[in-house]
Amino acid sequence: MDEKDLGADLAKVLIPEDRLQAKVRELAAQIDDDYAGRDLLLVGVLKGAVMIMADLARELHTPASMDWMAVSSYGSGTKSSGVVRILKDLDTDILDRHVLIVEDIIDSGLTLSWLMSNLRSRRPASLEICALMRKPEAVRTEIDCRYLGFDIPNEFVVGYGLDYAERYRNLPFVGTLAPHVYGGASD
Ligand SMILES: O=P(O)(O)OC[C@H]1O[C@H](OP(=O)(O)OP(=O)(O)O)[C@H](O)[C@@H]1O
Ligand code: HPA
Repeated sequence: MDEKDLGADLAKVLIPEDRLQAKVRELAAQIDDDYAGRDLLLVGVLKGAVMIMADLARELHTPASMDWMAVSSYGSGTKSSGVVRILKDLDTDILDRHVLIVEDIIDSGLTLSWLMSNLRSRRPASLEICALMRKPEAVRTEIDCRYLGFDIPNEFVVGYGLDYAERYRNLPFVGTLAPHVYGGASD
């Protein structure tokens, strides 16, 4: 699916496909430098992180295992419900493992803040975050994101894994929606 197929749904392309892919290569190179010789476990947060996880994992030279967690803090709209629930837990015991959480976006920071304390309590050897995007709200939270792709404006974004009501995840770029699609609310 590309920009022209979206018709009136899309307000603009925020991060085009070539910039996304270049950034993923950059992040993978940093991760390779830092994790050389270590046993790396990538933990993708479903479903939004599917694209970044798949592309990042393929760019890495460091051997890495992959596991997935699904948590829910959003309903079907654009606003965090404030309650985080585990929908799918890890299959892996992360005790003494080097764990890198892979996320698509840090918005309020609620999901990652909760996830960090949940995973930290399982006593991994190390625990870091790689996130493709971060919104300004999250800058005020305590989240220490070691590998960050882009700081973006406080707008609701879709594409490259991110959805609105389960749509638009398979766009190869990140864009913003036209206000009529989601009623114009920005949070
Ligand atoms: O920083 P926060 O405000 O907590 O928001 C970020 C989280 O929200 C989205 O997930 P969502 O709960 O929409 O699930 P999804 O990945 O399945 O779309 C996104 O993928 C992050 O996991
Ligand atoms: O801007 C966003 N877009 C899609 N999903 C999200 N989850 C948190 N923020 C966003």
